[in-house]
Amino acid sequence: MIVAEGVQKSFQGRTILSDMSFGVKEGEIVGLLGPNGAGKTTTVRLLNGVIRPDAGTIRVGGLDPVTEGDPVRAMSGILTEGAGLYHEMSAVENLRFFAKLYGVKRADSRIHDLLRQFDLQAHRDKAVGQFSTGMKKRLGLAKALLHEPKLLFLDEPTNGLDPDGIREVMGYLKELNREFGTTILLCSHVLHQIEEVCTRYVFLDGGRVIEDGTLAEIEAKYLRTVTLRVETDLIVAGGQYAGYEAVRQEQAVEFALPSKDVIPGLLRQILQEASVYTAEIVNRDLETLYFQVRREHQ
Ligand SMILES: Nc1ncnc2c1ncn2[C@@H]1O[C@H](COP(=O)(O)OP(=O)(O)OP(=O)(O)O)[C@@H](O)[C@H]1O
Repeated sequence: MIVAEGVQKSFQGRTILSDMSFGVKEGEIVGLLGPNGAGKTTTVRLLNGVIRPDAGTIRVGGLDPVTEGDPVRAMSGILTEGAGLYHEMSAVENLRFFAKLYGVKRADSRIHDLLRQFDLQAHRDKAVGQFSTGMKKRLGLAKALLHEPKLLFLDEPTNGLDPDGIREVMGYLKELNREFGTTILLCSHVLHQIEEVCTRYVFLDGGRVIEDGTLAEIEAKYLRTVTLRVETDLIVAGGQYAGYEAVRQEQAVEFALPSKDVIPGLLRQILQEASVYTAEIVNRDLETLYFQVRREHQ
């Protein structure tokens, strides 16, 4: 669905992307990650044909966004930080306006369905300027989905949302992907939120992609020491147990292990002398791995 190869982009002589390559297959939900200024938004704008690359190749659905921008935008929906809504217009007026612009067929029933889906029916006639951040985000998503795009570009889709709003939006994205196979490219800083929805990650730093893979692939490559947190009444003396570093923390003991393979043996040994209530690897979440990847590519 997306192919970017050797993409370069500079603004006023400043190189933002020096050699960016990555791909997204149909039906994937890919998280595009990177620090502030890494070029995530720039990448989305390049893929959407809003700006053109200085060098390299980009294909979206087999099309070149530079020369075939209109068909690319017709097959893709985009949610940017500001959502691009008209604040003096009501929710329904905004959707009608964009439906006309996108040439949406049976627009009234589509708008009705989207307002219901995003729980905005009661606010349909209210000016968007009076909307809360969450409502604007939901309306922005409804706008992006008006023409039933096969591909969605989402720039910080959960920014400014409360926990309920985040859960709702994430749940909706998963559902959209499951039901219609919508491909999603999602930029975010809030890594624990996107871990629930993304099938793969692309790490952008220093103008290029420094890593690319599923969480399991990244874990296999970067998780050197496994931190296992065991809720147990085991007595630990001298910071060691069974030859591993072991630190007691209130109700749990944290073990530093060379690999996952030693966990069953360790737990069997603990169970011979104490109770075990829970055991969990605590350092293989996306955020921990993200910092590890960046450290190793500095
Ligand atoms: N039109 C432009 N003209 C000049 N500089 C620009 C333009 N667009 C982006 N930049 C610069 O390019 C760099 C990358 O910006 P971009 O918004 O793509 O980063 P980002 O990874 O999305 O960052 P953030 O996480 O802060 O949203 C920034 O330094 C930004 O100031």
